[in-house]
Parts: sequence; structure tokens; C-alpha cells
Amino acid sequence: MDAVRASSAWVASLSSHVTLVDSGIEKVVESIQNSIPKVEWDFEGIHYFDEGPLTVQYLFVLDALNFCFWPDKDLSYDHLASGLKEALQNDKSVFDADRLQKYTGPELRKLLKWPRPLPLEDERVRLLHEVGLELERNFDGKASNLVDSCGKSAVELVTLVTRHFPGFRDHSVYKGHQVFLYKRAQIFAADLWGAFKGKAYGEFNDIGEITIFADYIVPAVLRQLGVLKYSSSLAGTIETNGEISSGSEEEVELRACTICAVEKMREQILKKFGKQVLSVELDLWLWSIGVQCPSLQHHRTLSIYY
Ligand SMILES: Nc1nc2c(c(CN[C@H]3C=C[C@H](O)[C@@H]3O)cn2[C@@H]2O[C@H](COP(=O)(O)O)[C@@H](O)[C@H]2O)c(=O)[nH]1
Repeated sequence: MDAVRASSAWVASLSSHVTLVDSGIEKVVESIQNSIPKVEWDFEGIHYFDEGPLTVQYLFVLDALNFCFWPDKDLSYDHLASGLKEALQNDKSVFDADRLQKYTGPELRKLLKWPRPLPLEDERVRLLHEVGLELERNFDGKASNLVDSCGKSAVELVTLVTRHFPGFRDHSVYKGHQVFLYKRAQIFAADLWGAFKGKAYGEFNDIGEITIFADYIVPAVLRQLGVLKYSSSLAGTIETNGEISSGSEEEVELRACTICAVEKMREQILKKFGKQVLSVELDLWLWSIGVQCPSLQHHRTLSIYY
């Protein structure tokens, strides 16, 4: 994840719409001292888990579709996680590679029991087909084989996922340079680690390498905590629910500064308290604050990446 860290830091060093506030970072670090408030993975009780390879298939499908819920004001990540869980409980073959390649928009909607078209539904269906086809071609149809082939390395897993599945190649170009963010690929590794509690399919020797997942909730939480500051034009766009285009400088700065701010928090926690914390733990804590605050205003970008 060196490329994610380095390219995000580079964006943060040139950023004009989003600023990292050192005093805000210090305040958060002081407040958490050396122990991040513990948030259990699946604190919501919405995910499928059976201790085996079907859970891996579920998490891979879930993270293939884990983006852009906000255009439908009633839809959230919870609906996706619990809808896919119920579908799998009712039919164990629902995520078989051959079936993934055939879903249509209305069928996906039906699976999730969602009464109207999903945001970016055609893209969601295309990504499901891509996952099914590539799993069938190279991994005998099973996401668990993908995980088995990464040698207990989260970095290798992210590399494999982004190499084989173009839909997971979450990157941007900022001032002519490629910036790597890899939100859904990294969250897949983190979900395995969280669900399997660091054992079996969730055992990674390098989980500390993963960065935070740059979505639309965590930047808003960091802003509320005084860690990020927005330019008045960006703040105005967010307050009026204006859309920010995918790949715009504002959008890349929001995401890159989020990653960079959390990396700085980790560095300070280590320096001040001698404690090595994981971005994955900081992420779940910050994200859980955000989703429990319905009035939180976040940026709106139509994107398949987050
Ligand atoms: N940074 C970060 N972003 C995350 C998640 C998760 C879910 N992780 C699960 C894993 C274990 C836990 O128990 C969680 O349930 C979703 N998202 C993002 O949030 C947004 C959805 O928001 P809303 O529209 O309000 O539902 C959307 O961009 C989605 O991609 C996370 O953990 N970290």
C-alpha cells in the first residue's frame, strides 16, 4: 500500500480545497490516547458469517457492490449487507460464479428486496458479471481460492484483486499524476480480517499495511472532528448538496487528505504513546461515528469506487 500512502501524501502537499489541521489531529490523538474506542466488526449484526468459504464469496460480492448509496435517500450500506445475507441464507448458490454472470438489474433489485432501481444499477450489474467471469476463469469460481493464493498477505490480496478485477482499480489522476486509493479492494481484506477475527481466511501478517478506506463518510467525520478543513467553495457545495465530479481536484483532495490525516494520527499515536494502531481499527471507529450521525453532511460524487 506504499503507492496509496505516497500518492495521497503528495496530493495533500499540494491540496488547496482541503487542508489537514495539525492541531485537530493532535486533539483527536490526545482524546483517544493509546487505545481507540473498540468497535466490533459487524456491530450492526447485518453480515453473513458461517466460518467458511461461502462467507468469503459473500464478502467479495458485497465489496464489489459497496459504493454510492446516497443518491437514494432511503438506501444505505446496511440494506446491501443484510439483503445479500438474506439472499444467501435462502439459496446457497446465489453467488456461484455462473449465476453472478447472469444477473440483470431487476433481478439484483429483487434479490435485495429493493422496490426501485438501485443507484448506478447498470454498473452494479456489470461489476457482478466481471466478478463472476474472472472468478470462473482463474479461481475455479471461488473467492476463497483468491484469498488462499495471497500467502496471508493483505497487500498481496489487494494486488491480486486489482490485477484481476478492473472494477476494483480505484485510482485518479491529480495534476497529471496517478493517485491510488483502492478503497473497495482494501476493505475486502479488512472485512475478511474483521469477520474471521484475524484467523483462517482473515489471517494476514501485514494487516498494518492497509490504509483507511476513503469513502464519503470518513472525510465528513474528520471535518467534524476538526482534522480536515474545507475551502469555502467546497464547504458551500457540500452544504447545498451539490455534486462533486469524480476525478475533480476537490474529490481527489477529499479522499487523499482523509488517508493522509489518518496516517498522521497513527504516526502521532506511535510517537506519543509508543503504541502501534491499525488504520483498519481507526477506520471502523471513525466510520461508526459517521453512520450513527444522520445529520452528517457528506460530499456527493457519483462513483463506482466508494
Ligand atoms: N471507511 C469505511 N467506509 C465504509 C465502511 C462500510 C461498511 N463496513 C462494514 C464492515 C464492518 C462494519 O461492521 C461495517 O458494516 C461501508 N462504507 C462506505 O460507507 C458509505 C455508505 O454509507 P451510507 O450511505 O451511510 O450507508 C459508502 O461509501 C460505503 O462504501 C467501512 O467500514 N469503512
